[in-house]
Amino acid sequence: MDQPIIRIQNLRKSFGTLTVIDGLNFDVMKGEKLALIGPSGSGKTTILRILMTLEDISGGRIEVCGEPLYHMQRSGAEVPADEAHLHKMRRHIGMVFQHFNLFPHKSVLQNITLAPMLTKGEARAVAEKRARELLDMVGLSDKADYMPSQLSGGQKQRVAIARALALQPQIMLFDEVTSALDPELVEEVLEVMKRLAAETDMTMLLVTHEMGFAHDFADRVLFFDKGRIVEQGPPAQIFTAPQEDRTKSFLRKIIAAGQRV
Ligand SMILES: Nc1ncnc2c1ncn2[C@@H]1O[C@H](COP(=O)(O)OP(=O)(O)OP(=O)(O)O)[C@@H](O)[C@H]1O
Repeated sequence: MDQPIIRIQNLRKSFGTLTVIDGLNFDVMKGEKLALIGPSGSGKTTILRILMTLEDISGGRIEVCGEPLYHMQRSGAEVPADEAHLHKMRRHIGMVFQHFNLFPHKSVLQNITLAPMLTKGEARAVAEKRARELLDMVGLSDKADYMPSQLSGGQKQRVAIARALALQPQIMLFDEVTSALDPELVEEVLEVMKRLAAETDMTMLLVTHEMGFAHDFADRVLFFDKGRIVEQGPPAQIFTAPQEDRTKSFLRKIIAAGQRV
């Protein structure tokens, strides 16, 4: 039987006295496309940041590709593993952020080749060949020599996607990748992601406030509230026949605000 590529068991995360994730359990299977939805502050971004090892955890266990992300201390507390282990584990995962975080003084091509050359010691010719293929995939093959400041927000975000893919991760995390974009630029980014979802067997986790996109993109939707999963299932079930009152009222508000679900 297939093993989960991500396994989250009894995960807890607090910031000081604020508990943000409270005993969370879920598995993600290889190739699965998962959408994490829920009210603001429910802990969705924190989960992605923990998987990316940008946040430590307060308790529980996470496995990525069959290995623990964190090592257990003798005291029983989970702590970040040593840098070498983290470095290895980070290679499994790529992340695209709300604010593109491109290097402003590097060209589009350099933005994409930098990490493979520096962290994997890839030869420039190899890194550039793949970067050009990825630019082609995101529809920006004519922008390789542009600087980020010469691009629109949608183009910047497509470069950010290409950059994350350049390290050939098994898992991609997308954190509200369209919420900083002008509305007319949203669609071009969503199109790239839909294509990626349809054409690759990469495992993808998406945090989004765009319910229509979550509907079209995901195999499974997790609805979060207060750091816990309230309800989960295929999009058709969550969006058209939710079972839990909290899911129903969340979706009612979204629809009242004029969104497609
Ligand atoms: N570094 C931090 N220090 C203190 N509190 C934090 C920190 N990061 C997140 N939080 C708090 O944790 C809670 C969950 O935040 P998170 O960003 O994960 O929620 P979210 O569901 O992604 O929300 P949104 O949909 O608005 O992005 C919020 O109350 C937030 O203020």
